[in-house]
Amino acid sequence: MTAPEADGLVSAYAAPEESDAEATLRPKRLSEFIAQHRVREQLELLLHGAMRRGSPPDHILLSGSPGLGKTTLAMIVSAELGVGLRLTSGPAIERSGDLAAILTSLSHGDVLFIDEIHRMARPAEELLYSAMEDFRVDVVVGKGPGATAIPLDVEPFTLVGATTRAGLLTGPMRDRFGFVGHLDFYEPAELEVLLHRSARILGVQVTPEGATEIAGRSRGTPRIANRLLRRVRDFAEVRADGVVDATVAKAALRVYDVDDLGLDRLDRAVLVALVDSFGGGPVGLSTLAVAVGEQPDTVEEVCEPFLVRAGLLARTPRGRVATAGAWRHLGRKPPATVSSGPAAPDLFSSEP
Ligand SMILES: Nc1ncnc2c1ncn2[C@@H]1O[C@H](COP(=O)(O)OP(=O)(O)OP(=O)(O)O)[C@@H](O)[C@H]1O
Repeated sequence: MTAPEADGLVSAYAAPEESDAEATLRPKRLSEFIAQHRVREQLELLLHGAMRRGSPPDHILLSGSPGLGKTTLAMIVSAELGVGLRLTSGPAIERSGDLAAILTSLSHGDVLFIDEIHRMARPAEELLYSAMEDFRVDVVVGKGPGATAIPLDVEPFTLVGATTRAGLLTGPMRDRFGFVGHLDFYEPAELEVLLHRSARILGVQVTPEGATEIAGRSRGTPRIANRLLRRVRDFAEVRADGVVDATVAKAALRVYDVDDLGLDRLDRAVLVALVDSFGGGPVGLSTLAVAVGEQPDTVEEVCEPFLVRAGLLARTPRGRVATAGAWRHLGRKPPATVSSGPAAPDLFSSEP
């Protein structure tokens, strides 16, 4: 998925230049896909059932935050079924004709992956309904009273739709998926397993303590864990003996400005501004954004989701407020007016 401002090391969005690095680390089969046991088991049943019957499985909708493995799962679905895969995204399909061209070029059983499916234009979405249901599309030729609809057949296929915002999907669209899977944030222990797997592929030696150090700062997100591993590997090779242990991981992540909770410079700047300049809030988003020299969109879409999930910032009707956890994370004593908040943030539970 593309980011509003994809840059930081701990951004869950993919940077364009890291697609090769990501491809190297992508699991190819369901058995290699780490964690997400419920979705994995359900998918396994769906795929094996379809294979036994010799027909394509129902359409699959995958929801979850960026970087949790939706694209990877779509690729795995096509690999497990042994069929072709076409990749596109909602925003890339500007006209329904673009989608008709893709649909009519699919071979029998192919998987069509549409990322950010909630961002597809309405006419294209309507065309997709009949393709999903009846394997048929009506392509309208001409305009006004002379316009004619030409029906075209589409080979039976499986649509895998991915969305970070399941709530934005229209009812008719959601109803056409026979399987809906939600990907949760990963536990640190699961990310440690993932990091050891990635380290093996990259040929870098990582100690258990080194993996723990990186996993704890990865915001529950495989994409971030793999990215931090690549940066820590650089440090280990240039400034140490190549082995990623806890000391090396800590020193590397200090250089890259990623703190114990996985906050980067901008996240901390937001908290520092809230606490030091605005007495902990409430303060409006635009004022906060000006205080840290960023666009409101960047603060809202890049920083805040994690700060909220980490229990450090609250969005209230009167504005943004620093929680007691935020004061403590910055090493300050929370004022008595701030409720004490959760003892430790629960970073890894995510509800759709
Ligand atoms: N369960 C997993 N096991 C191993 N690696 C994983 C897992 N989930 C994700 N990854 C790795 O994390 C990276 C990001 O995954 P992926 O591109 O599938 O995320 P996504 O949910 O599609 O993100 P976006 O919403 O931004 O498109 C990939 O390199 C992938 O290999």
